[in-house]
Amino acid sequence: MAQRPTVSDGGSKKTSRVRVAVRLRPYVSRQDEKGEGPCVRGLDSQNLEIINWRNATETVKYHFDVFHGEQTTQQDVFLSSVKPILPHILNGQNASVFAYGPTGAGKTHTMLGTAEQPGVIPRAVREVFNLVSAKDENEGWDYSIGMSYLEIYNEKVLDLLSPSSQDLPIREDKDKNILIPGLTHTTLSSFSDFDKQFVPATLNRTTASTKLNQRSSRSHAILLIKVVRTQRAITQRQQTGKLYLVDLAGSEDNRRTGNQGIRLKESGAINLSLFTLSKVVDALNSGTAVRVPYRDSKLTRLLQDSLGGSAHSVMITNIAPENKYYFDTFGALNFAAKSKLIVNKPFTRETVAVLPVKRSREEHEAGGCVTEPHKKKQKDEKKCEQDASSPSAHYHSLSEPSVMDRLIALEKLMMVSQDKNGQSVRNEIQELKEKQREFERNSVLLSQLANEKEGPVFHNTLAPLQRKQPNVTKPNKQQAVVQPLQVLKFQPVQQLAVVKKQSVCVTKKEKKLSDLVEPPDGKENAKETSWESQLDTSVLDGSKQKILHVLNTGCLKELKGLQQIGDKKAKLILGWREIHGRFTKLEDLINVEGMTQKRFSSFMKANILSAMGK
Ligand SMILES: Nc1ncnc2c1ncn2[C@@H]1O[C@H](COP(=O)(O)OP(=O)(O)OP(=O)(O)O)[C@@H](O)[C@H]1O
Repeated sequence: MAQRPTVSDGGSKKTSRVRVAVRLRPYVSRQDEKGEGPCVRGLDSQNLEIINWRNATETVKYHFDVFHGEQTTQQDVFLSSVKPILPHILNGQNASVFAYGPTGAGKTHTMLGTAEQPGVIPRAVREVFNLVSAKDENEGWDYSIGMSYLEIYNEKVLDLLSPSSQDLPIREDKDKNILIPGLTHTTLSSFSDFDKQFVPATLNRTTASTKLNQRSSRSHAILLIKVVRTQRAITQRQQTGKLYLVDLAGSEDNRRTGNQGIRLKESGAINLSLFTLSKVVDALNSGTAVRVPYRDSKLTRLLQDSLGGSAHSVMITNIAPENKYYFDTFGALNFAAKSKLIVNKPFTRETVAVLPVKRSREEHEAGGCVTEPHKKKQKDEKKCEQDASSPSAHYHSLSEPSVMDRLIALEKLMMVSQDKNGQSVRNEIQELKEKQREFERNSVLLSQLANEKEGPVFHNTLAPLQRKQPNVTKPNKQQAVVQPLQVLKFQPVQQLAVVKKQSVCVTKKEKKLSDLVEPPDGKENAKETSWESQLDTSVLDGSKQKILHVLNTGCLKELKGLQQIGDKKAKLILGWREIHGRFTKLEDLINVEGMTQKRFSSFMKANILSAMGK
């Protein structure tokens, strides 16, 4: 992708301490049987005290950024603890709000609330839409809002917007961004659009009844709201701000929850991830820890950015007044007290688009053809389909003279900057220019080949990858979107370079081309070069270019359209791309997890022959 990541205030030393609020819920069960009253009480808007278990005549006092007493409304919590951090995400910075505390203490009530008393999540999303609407058009930015929603259940990352999906991988790119390849990312047009998607997805969350809570969350739920703003200018600056809204599962004491069997297993996973969270906080506070154990649980890996990272973070610690919660409350308050010492370093995440990019990194992360900004959604979605079916169109756009102009403009812009990153920026631009020239050379070659009207050798094989013909077998829905390299009727290898197309689509159930051309004795390597040598070199090169193009720009669906690339492999390719950038050559594919030399050869053969079959 021809984008140059920049950090606009990368040199800034600005820090932001994790803000900690404590919310005490009212009694929901009968007052303690022994009439003991609450074990904890507020002193003022920042201070509270809890009975000292070592000496019941004493109390232990705590000071926090905010204390919300039993009478606090949902609106109060939102206004004082959450609303102030939201404007940051419109400026390309990250923010996170997470609810922590014992089971039954009110985390879900705080984050989700009810229809009558909506919690932080609906209020925050509505506010994000309000902030975007309030932006002045003349500032020259287009805004796009999108969402992803997942839960971590028994150490598995599950997509709540696509409940049938399996455990998703967590990756980190070279800029330390945490990514989840394959996670659904949906563009939102309004708050009611959000509501329509969020409410049913929330019902997918794993909950169950325990002795302490009728409807206890058995997973950590993480809602991600992403705001992308793109400048309407020749060098399009793009800033991406992410808001994480997290409802953690409650810490549990299984002697009191009465958990057994599956509940006990869930509880083990919940407590383990919360224990790791506590270790992370300890390591951050110690200042001397060699390693912060983010990787020890999926939860901490995902929250890495919010604790000791680059987000503006707010932790709402929920506690309960009942005596039976005493030790849970005590533990939660100690955790909250140490969390408030954590310091983050928020910065703006910005990229400068120097080419007419069709799909951003975020869309790849989402694994779909999501487009931004949302105002252009439909148009761009169509474009996404066209891209897949028409690689030559892609090359054409890359070879527009304006692309080089943009590069030069960007270069000039950067030359002005005298910061210490100046040299690396210039190097990067140089690299982009070289890539651009390479694309242009390919473009010329491809358009020459495509224009060869009389050339029986090239005419059919280099036609843009197309949708099915009206008279062929109807492919399933997914095939209709996935254009590249679907198997067509097998042509004998020796004829491929000289025979005019007589393609007929086959369904996925039919044998793949690779199966048909596999040598029966299995000695693939021996025959490897022989099939290639029977093809015209230019045709072969053209096909390889197409495959490389799909590998570098294809979204999840498009990658799965390649021969021998299933869901898992496609995600691994997306993950690899997020971390390493482009595949400079096809052989780089061997570096993707699970891809051996043999598999690579077989992949190449299947895809080249398949493309030619078209
Ligand atoms: N501030 C509040 N005002 C009124 N009711 C509340 C409040 N906080 C929590 N509750 C009620 O207390 C009960 C438990 O709350 P909730 O389910 O939010 O706890 P939780 O911390 O999310 O628990 P778990 O970790 O088990 O999911 C619910 O019936 C909820 O409606």
